[in-house]
Amino acid sequence: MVRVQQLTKYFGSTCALDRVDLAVHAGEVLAVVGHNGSGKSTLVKLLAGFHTPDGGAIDLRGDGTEGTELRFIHQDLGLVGSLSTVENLALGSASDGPPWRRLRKAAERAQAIELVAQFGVDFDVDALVQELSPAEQTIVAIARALRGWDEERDVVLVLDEPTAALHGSEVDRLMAVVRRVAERGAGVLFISHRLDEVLGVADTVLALRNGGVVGNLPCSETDYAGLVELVAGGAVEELERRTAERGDAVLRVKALRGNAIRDFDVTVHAGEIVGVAGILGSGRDEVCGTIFGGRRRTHGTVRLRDNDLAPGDLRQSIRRGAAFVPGDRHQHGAVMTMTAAENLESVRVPGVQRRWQRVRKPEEFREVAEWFAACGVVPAQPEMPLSQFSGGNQQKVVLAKWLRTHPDLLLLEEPTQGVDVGAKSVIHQLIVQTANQGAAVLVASSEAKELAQLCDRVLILADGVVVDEVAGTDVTEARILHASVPV
Ligand SMILES: Nc1ncnc2c1ncn2[C@@H]1O[C@H](COP(=O)(O)OP(=O)(O)OP(=O)(O)O)[C@@H](O)[C@H]1O
Repeated sequence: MVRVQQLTKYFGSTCALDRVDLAVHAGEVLAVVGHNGSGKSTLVKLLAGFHTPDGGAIDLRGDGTEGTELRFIHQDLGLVGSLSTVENLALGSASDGPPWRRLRKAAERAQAIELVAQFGVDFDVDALVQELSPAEQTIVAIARALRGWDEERDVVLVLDEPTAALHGSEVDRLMAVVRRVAERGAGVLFISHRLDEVLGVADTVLALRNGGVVGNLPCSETDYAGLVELVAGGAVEELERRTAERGDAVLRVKALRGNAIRDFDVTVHAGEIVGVAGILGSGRDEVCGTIFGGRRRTHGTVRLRDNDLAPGDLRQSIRRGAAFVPGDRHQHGAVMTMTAAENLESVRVPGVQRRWQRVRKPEEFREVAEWFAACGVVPAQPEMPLSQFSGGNQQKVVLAKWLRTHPDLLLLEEPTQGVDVGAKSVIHQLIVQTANQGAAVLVASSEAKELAQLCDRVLILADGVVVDEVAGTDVTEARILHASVPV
């Protein structure tokens, strides 16, 4: 359906895509994997026509008479949260329906139910999209992308990391939808860093490294270790289970209440890493921001060592030794139009940065370069705008910004989102190192595997309260997943 030949793209002197060949066939799910900055998003943007290639060709003739249509689901799904599924699906096609408003509305509703039902899922099509789970939102986006598609037409669905923030059970649900789309005869090109999910859903895997193809093979001919090797260029070090001594209590949270949090208590000690798990809407994504002060706190106390943190006072939280990596780097984690170095230095580190500095001193350049190296940010160009880094590398800059403050309290939300398997292990090491140096770490993640690797104990949230806690040898992926999913 799609044949890409010798596709090449340069940004200045950076070769983002280097003579890439690939083909997507009807009924096939092709997964594209690769390290951060390997060229995956550039490939998608070339297919979408957002960038023009510097070489090579994209052939969309397919087998049909009209050629292949490409339909895209980007990471930002592009849905209107304040409208319902019916309204989102009807956007842009209003003129197709009957002329009378009421009849048209009924037709649109019936069409939405049919569109969603064909994916074997069932949810309220009248609910506002912002109230749906992320998996359901992604399904709405897929339904919209495939609107008007019949099996006569050649269609390839392109998904750029659709599962980045999904919990285990939601990933399974979405993967079933992706398979169903392929079974109905569409081609699917699917980008993901979650290698186990790639093996579960894809027929073929294409691996990129530094813009070039380093592997193109059926999934049946590889396994998890093989994919890690292709992405990271070697085996990835297992994180050693920590045996750090637990120190004094650093963070004491009592009766915390916020938007989705109804009642949350936690004490985190120096050297301890505590996880927060739960499905979406459980309050998992709000705990860290509410403690830090970036989210509304309506009740409760937060004490960091001997000081209270006032609600909403971010400067005070930072001054008293708290650091917060938010889940949404575009909105809250970074300023994309600033350079990577400016982002890194946007939280002042006493003794390293002067308050009103304009020109960096040589030692300050060195310090920035050291953090780039420690977190594996590529390209090593601190003066490049952050928007020009790949997603995973942007995430590393946001983490580095906070790690360099040597915080007493490190609050992390989805710390390794969009980060490749090799870099993830480096970041996990850095988090453990920060705890070993005496910080208290609270980490909220949708990935049970990540929590199992990092945490000494994990709190399970449901409906804004802690409903379970796993500790010691019980901190395993299976146990966390089991405890998180409501029965
Ligand atoms: N607009 C741009 N200007 C300059 N360089 C860019 C631009 N967009 C991408 N690049 C560079 O192209 C290379 C490939 O980036 P791309 O976003 O395609 O990587 P990726 O494989 O999608 O990475 P990730 O897994 O982190 O999302 C990177 O070195 C990146 O910095």
